[in-house]
Amino acid sequence: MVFLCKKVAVIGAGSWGSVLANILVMNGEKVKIWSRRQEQVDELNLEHTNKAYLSDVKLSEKLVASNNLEEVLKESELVLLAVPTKAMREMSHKVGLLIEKLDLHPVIVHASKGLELETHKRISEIISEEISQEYAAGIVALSGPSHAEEVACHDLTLITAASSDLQAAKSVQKIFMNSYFRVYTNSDIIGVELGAAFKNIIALGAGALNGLGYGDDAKAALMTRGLAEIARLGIALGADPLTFIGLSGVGDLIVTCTSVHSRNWRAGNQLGKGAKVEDVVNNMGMVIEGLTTVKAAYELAKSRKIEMPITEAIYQVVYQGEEIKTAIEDLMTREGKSEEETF
Ligand SMILES: NC(=O)C1=CN([C@@H]2O[C@H](COP(=O)(O)OP(=O)(O)OC[C@H]3O[C@@H](n4cnc5c(N)ncnc54)[C@H](OP(=O)(O)O)[C@@H]3O)[C@@H](O)[C@H]2O)C=CC1
Ligand SMILES: O=C(CO)COP(=O)(O)O
Repeated sequence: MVFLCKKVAVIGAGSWGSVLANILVMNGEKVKIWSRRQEQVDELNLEHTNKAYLSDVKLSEKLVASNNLEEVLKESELVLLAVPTKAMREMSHKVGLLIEKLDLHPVIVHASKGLELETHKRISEIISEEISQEYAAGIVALSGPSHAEEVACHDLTLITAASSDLQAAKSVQKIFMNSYFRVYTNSDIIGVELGAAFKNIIALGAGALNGLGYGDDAKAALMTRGLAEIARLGIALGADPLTFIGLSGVGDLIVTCTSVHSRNWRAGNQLGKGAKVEDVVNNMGMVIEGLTTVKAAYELAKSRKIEMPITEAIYQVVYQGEEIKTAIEDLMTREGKSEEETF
């Protein structure tokens, strides 16, 4: 089946939602984007900018914004949810009611990276609970090493469209692909979503090491051992081990642990320099997913009896007020281990 999507609804006009919407407009689709703030809707429609999130970016004049969710969803054949994880359940619920009311049958895609704090659920699980079980198998997660700031400048980006429904994944691949944005498909949505969520935790640690003045050896060690524990928990939760050496595994881990665009890395960097968690959150003005996902991952690891020393250390710093230097010392002086036995 050839999927020709014409009308797309993008829910969430933060940095990622607006850049993904812009790609689709540039690829020739009709795209409406929902924002909850009228002043942002006016800015998007009249000035074609989104300065709060993307300071120097000019978006397409063909991108239409509205804060009327029904208006945005009307006749949509593809719905892309790009709100922070904490808003995903509420927005999915609203979208689900309107999909039913408008008798729509869109492909549902999300581009968010986290675990729900209270339930520890993945994004596609939240969406299928709130929209309809009918969609459970067909939800697509769009994920991989990609910063809105670079994609907006048409820097080269490779990403994954993951779904247990290969046709749905292929339709998303087709609609997003262009000369600077290359999309692979992947059937392991569990691994893709977990890799995306957990790398944010390790990026907090990478930023903190930088803030404290540590060098490249420390960064490489953190990323390598971080990947080992991400994979350990991910495999226990049903992921394919190979997914963690793919774009949404090691790929996203590399970019988030090394890029100054990463909000998680920048948050960690400020913590490493001595800032308080509340101040970092208040000053960022954008979502720092790792700060909540670290609690969900810590609790999941405890309940599954999976060893995740780095996640545990970052949890202690963020939620128990532990000094970062103490957390590092504890990690470094743990009992010696075999590398083969702890992959
Ligand atoms: N930025 C990036 O480069 C990438 C981001 N992602 C993921 O995409 C997701 C969205 O991130 P991103 O766009 O960067 O986030 P931003 O912080 O840039 O923007 C968040 C957006 O969500 C809206 N929002 C926040 N809370 C709510 C709520 N309760 N209800 C409805 N809308 C809400 C904000 O609206 P308002 O302005 O009114 O507060 C804003 O439009 C995250 O999970 C992130 O990890 C994935 C890949 C790349
Ligand atoms: O997921 C991302 C890059 O792939 C964005 O990371 P940050 O949320 O840390 O900016």
